[in-house]
Amino acid sequence: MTDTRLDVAETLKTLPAWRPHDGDRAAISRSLKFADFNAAFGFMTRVALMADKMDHHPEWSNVYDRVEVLLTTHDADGVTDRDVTLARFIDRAAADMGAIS
Ligand SMILES: C[C@H](O)[C@H](O)[C@H]1CNC2=NC(N)=NC(=O)C2=N1
Repeated sequence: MTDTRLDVAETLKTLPAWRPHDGDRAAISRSLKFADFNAAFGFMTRVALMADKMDHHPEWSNVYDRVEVLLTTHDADGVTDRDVTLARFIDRAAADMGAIS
C-alpha cells in the first residue's frame, strides 16, 4: 500500500468535527455522544462494517453513550485519504444515529 501522507492541519479544514490528535503520532480524532448505549453501539456497528470493507480500522473506545475515535494509517505512519474517507463515513453515520455531539 502506497498511501500518501496528508498534512493534518490542512486535512482538518474540511473535517470540522475532527481535531488533531494530541500525542506523538499524526492522527485525527473525534469525540461523539449519543442518546444512549443503543445509539452509540448502532453507530459503532455501522462503522465497523464499513471499516472492515475498507480494510481500514479505527482506534476507538466506548463508554455508555460516548465513543472516542482516532484515525491514522498505520501502514503510512500518518493521516491519508483512507482516514478522510472513513472520517466522512463516520460523520454521516453519526448524523444518521442522531449524535448529540
Ligand atoms: C494487512 C492489512 O491490510 C493492514 O494491516 C491494514 C488493516 N487496517 C488498517 N487500519 C488502519 N487504520 N491503518 C492501516 O494501516 C491498516 N492496515
